[in-house]
Amino acid sequence: MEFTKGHGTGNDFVILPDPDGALDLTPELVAALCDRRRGVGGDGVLRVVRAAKHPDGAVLAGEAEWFMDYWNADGSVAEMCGNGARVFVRYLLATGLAAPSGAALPVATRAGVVRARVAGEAIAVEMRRPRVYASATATLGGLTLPGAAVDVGNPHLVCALPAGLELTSLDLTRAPDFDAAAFPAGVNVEFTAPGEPMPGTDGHVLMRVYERGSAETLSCGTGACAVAAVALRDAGRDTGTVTVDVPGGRLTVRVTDDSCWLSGPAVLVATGELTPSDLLT
Ligand SMILES: N[C@@H](CCC[C@H](N)C(=O)O)C(=O)O
Repeated sequence: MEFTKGHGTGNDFVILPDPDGALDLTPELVAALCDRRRGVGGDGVLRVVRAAKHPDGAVLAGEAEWFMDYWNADGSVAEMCGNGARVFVRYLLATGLAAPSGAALPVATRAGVVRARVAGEAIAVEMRRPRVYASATATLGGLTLPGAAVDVGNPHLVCALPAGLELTSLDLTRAPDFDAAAFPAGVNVEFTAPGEPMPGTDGHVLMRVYERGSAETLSCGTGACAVAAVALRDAGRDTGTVTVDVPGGRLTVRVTDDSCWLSGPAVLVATGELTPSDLLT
């Protein structure tokens, strides 16, 4: 099995080329691949498969040639991964599976088709506009925080820390608790604090995240979009640009009337071969 390792602001992925959908990818194999001691290591797996060759992508095959089959590190599948989509596009371009062009490159996902553009060193992906739709709480240790539920194609809960509490003081080695009735399929939880005002943007937010299916990660693209949407709402705005600093770097989110652009670095770091049975023994 060939693989490539890549990341976007430290949110890292094992990329598996499987154009014809021939791989027998199981939750066990995904978890073994993502194991940081016994496997390649990653927050998730991106299978690169022709949309027409994947049951979840076939309906979108008329709009996009490639389907991002995204799996979390624990072997669960998710609807969408913003950093994953940016790294996926970097891989398509680097391997010649897609040609660079002035036009946006469509990629099919379980949350619909997203469109990507190369922007200098960065890759920007256009996703659906985040929908801030309810209030909810998360509890971490003895701390219960009010937050906002946000749909970015996948579920998010954005909680601002009270003044005086540092993001670095949070213990994210354990999963936050949340109301399972509000999030029956689980939720990605973002914790935020205000950043220094930045000229040229409409907001600057610091964020840490505990991802559904992957524990704490250094970055979450859809999480950054959720955080940006809440920051804009709190500033009384519908649209705007927000800088989101995560432990792994910096993401820029531009929320428009009908979509959301996520931009930041997307890097491929290694390519290799492995034998799945070696990982599963
Ligand atoms: N890190 C991703 C989100 C990956 C999926 C998430 N863990 C979920 O289960 O919804 C991103 O960059 O958006």
